[in-house]
Formats: sequence, C-alpha cells, structure tokens
Amino acid sequence: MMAEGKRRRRRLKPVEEAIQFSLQQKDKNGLEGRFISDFKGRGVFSCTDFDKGDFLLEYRGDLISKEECERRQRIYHNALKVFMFKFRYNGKLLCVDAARDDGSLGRLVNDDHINPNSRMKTIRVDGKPHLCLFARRSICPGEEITYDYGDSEWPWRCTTLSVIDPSTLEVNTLSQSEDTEGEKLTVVSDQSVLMDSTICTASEGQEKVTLKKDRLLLDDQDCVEKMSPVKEHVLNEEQSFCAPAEGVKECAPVFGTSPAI
Ligand SMILES: C[S@@+](CC[C@H](N)C(=O)[O-])C[C@H]1O[C@@H](n2cnc3c(N)ncnc32)[C@H](O)[C@@H]1O
Repeated sequence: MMAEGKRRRRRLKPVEEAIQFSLQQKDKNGLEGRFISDFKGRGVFSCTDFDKGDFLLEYRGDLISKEECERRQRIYHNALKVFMFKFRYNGKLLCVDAARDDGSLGRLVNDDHINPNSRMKTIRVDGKPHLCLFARRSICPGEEITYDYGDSEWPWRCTTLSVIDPSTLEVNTLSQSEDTEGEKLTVVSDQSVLMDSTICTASEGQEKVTLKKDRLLLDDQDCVEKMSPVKEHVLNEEQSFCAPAEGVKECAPVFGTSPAI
C-alpha cells in the first residue's frame, strides 16, 4: 500500500500551475476584481497571501497576429484598444486581445512602474504563448495586483508625479508600496491641479523614479532567470509604446496607441 505521505498531492511549481490554469481558462482563487475609482476603473486585489514567484493570473483573450490586431484597432473604440496587449514572441509581433469582457481578472490588472508586485511573462502551452502574471515579491491580502506596463508616458504616471487632481490622491496611492507612499504624497500635495496628461515635465521625483526602476529591472533579470525554468520567454524588441528593457525576460504590453483615458 502506498505510504500516506506519497499519496499527498505534490504542490505544483508556479509555471506548472500557470499552464494548468491556462488550459482550464480559469482564474485562480484568492484574487478578486474591484472598482477603485472613475479615474482608475477596476483593479484586481489579493484576498490571500502569495509568495514571491507564485503564479497569479493569466491575461486571457484572443491570441491574434499583428495584421489582425491592426485590423481590430482600426474598428475598436479607444476604450477597447487599451485591452490589446501586443508583445514579441519568437521574433513575431503578436497580440492578446482582451477587449471582450469575459469576466477574467487578468485584463483588469493596473499599471505600477515604481513598485509593481507582479510581472508578466509568457509561457508556452501547446505551442502557443500565454501571458501570465507572477508575483515579484510576497503579496498580502488586500494588496492591489499591479505590473509595469513598460516605459511610456502613460497619463496616470504623470498624475502621480507632477499632475495632481486632489480627487486622485487616494487612487494614486493604491498601487504604491508603503515605503514610497509617504514620499509621493508629500510631492503631490505641493503641486497645482493640472489634468492635461501631456504636461509631464521631468521633475526631481521623476528622475528618482527612473533610477529606481533601472535597479528594479536589474533585480528582475536575476529573479526571472531563477524562477523561469522553461525556455519560452518573450523578448520585447518593440518599444513603440510600452515595452520593458531589452534583455529582461518578461513581458509588458506594447499598447499600440495612446490609451484612451
Ligand atoms: C488593461 S486596463 C486595466 C483595467 C482597467 N482599470 C479597467 O477598469 O478596465 C488599462 C487601463 O486601466 C487604467 N489604468 C491602468 N493602470 C492605471 C494606473 N496606475 N492609474 C490609473 N489608471 C490606470 C487606464 O485607464 C488604462 O487604460
């Protein structure tokens, strides 16, 4: 008779779990979508503890070619275009179109380029790439799940650093870690109210953030190598709108158009 211990189910590795959920087209328990504000829309929050490296969610949608992506972009309203996640895979530009609200959570995860708690990576399932989020660090219940959408002048980033509408103060702190929150609030409370996203001047704060981000990316590289045993990562070569640094084996959206926010 098989020993009791041997019968216990082995805990899946994060990548194995990602593959399983991708095949089942299901979201994992322990995460929920919530409305945050009119400005930020909805977001995804943790209702449990996650460890660094854990699989969190798949960014589910239609996997389409560059050509099909361009065709859809021509007919989509701007509000839908923000759900088109373009990425490089094996030298090809592909897109996961999550414009259709299928109730999945991956499409609701918001951006945080300063202290994101997850990162997007591609895993290959049945020969096809799937975009999956993995925890960059441990995550506590109540934390918003975020990842870095990549380098770009996203309007909300300007808002965080130099363009402040007092009503967004609460919003802007939602995706920031405790250690940076105080600093940000001090910076923003001194700013005048400007909601033109094109006014995004380099401030002292922004320089600091850039340096910090570079360090994070280096850290990421080490970490990605360690926790990614499979060889199916993407290298985002395209930097058209939003892509991570070259060589980092993670995946950020290349949202082709300025998001309609
Ligand atoms: C892929 S959707 C994420 C889900 C979205 N919040 C929603 O409710 O549908 C991307 C859009 O979310 C919003 N968004 C993402 N990150 C944000 C942030 N840090 N601050 C404000 N808005 C954000 C922007 O409107 C962006 O175009």
